[in-house]
Amino acid sequence: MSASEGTYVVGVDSSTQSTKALVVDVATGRVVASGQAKHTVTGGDRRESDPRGWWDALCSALEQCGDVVREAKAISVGGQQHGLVTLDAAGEPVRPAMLWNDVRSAPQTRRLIEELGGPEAWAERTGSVPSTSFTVTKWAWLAEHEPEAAARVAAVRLPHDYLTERLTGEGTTDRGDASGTGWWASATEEYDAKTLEHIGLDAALLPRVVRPGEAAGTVRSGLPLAEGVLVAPGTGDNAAAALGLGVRPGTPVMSLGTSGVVYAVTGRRPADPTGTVSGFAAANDGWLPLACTLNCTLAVDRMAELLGLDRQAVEPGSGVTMLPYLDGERTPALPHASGLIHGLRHDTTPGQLLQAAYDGAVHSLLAALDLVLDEDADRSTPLLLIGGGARGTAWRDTVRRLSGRPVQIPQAQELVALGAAAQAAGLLTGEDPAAVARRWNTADGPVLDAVERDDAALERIGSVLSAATPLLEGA
Ligand SMILES: Nc1ncnc2c1ncn2[C@@H]1O[C@H](COP(=O)(O)OP(=O)(O)O)[C@@H](O)[C@H]1O
Ligand SMILES: O=C(CO)[C@@H](O)[C@H](O)COP(=O)(O)O
Repeated sequence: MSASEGTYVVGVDSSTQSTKALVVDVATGRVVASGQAKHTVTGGDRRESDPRGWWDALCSALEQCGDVVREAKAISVGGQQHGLVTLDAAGEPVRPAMLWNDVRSAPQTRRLIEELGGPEAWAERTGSVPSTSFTVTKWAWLAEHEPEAAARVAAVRLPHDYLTERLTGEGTTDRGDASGTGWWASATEEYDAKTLEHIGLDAALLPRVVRPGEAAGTVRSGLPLAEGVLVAPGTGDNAAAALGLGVRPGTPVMSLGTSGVVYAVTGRRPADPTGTVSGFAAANDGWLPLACTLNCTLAVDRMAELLGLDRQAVEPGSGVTMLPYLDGERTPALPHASGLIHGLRHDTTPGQLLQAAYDGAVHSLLAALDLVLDEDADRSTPLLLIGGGARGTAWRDTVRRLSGRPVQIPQAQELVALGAAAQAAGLLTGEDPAAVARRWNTADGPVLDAVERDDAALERIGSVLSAATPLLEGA
């Protein structure tokens, strides 16, 4: 069923730092209105946000879109993955949500991997070996450290689930985001009863998993959208971006945001026992093998601030190495790590130090790039570079120099929100959302030619990481 121009949908990206909302024309993919509102994330030894702040940011972003938002016929929400949202019987948050980049559950992570069969069993059951990002480890932390709060929990949601439920009044999720919990078995596509029993979480507290192509519900009255508007299942932000790019198997994607991410889509269910690649489900069908780092744009921006430099003021050509693990690190799995500099000399310049921060952040991602691609993937296919960092020349040049691959920069921005919009459009037209995105030509953009890969820098960074790992494990 096609849609005439002037039929609109809303796509939302509720990510770590902010909410972005787009009003998109179903027929053409043209963004006719947009809005953005920042989130508050706690600092120090924790990374938490109040889910009600996400809702307020969503309402603000929708209001910024103007009256056209009330003409929308469907909406979908993409959200930061993994966050533990705990609601009481009245639907109010019991406590702030523990986010994907909160590493306090490191002890629970190690314990759960050991107690439930080891890395191989976890990878075969869920597609992933859990890291501190996974919701299952956060629930275990809550049960151990805040049992009174855990006892008050009447519903457990992911960030995108919480916002979708505020729209519809129903507790739903999707396979894509569910696959990042650690209690959804990708082998059976069901919640895993043994895991839930082991962590003391009643399956009744979990949302219904809505199948791709189905509606999660309709918009309730009294909201910034018209009552009765269709609400799509939504999904995690990376699965939404994959929809937004209409990416096909064999095309690697690197996202440079609060998290650094590399992924591809495949028809083969991933199960990496090393834990480097998380075997997530795609939001339509198939799978989304993905590697994620905790230290990406925020870490590099912090180094630029410390050095008193603009984020683009890099100078190449030095032997200094930086592992910018300011938040601990997930890939490689060093949750207690901190930042490390090696090879600093009198003649090292601030610009060279800043370039070293970019190199260290990109090195972690490129180490996983080949692992997320099928073995028969064409290694000359341009790497799609997205996220806020993709707007920066220093990021673009660093990715080209350390990957040795051509890099394509989609002109479309906010691909998570575009992917959510494509999912909403698919509810109206019956199309696969990835096909909608391809019809919108969302991946179109300039291709930056490959340059000779800087193998010397890659080897230097790898050597420093190997030598420093014992130090970083206990840092
Ligand atoms: N022009 C730019 N050059 C380099 N980095 C940028 C630019 N614009 C935004 N960024 C980076 O993008 C980040 C936000 O990216 P985004 O993908 O929106 O984050 P998230 O989705 O994780 O909230 C900021 O932390 C900032 O460092
Ligand atoms: O944890 C992951 C993926 O496993 C992160 O990608 C989060 O989903 C946060 O995303 P951004 O806020 O960086 O977009």
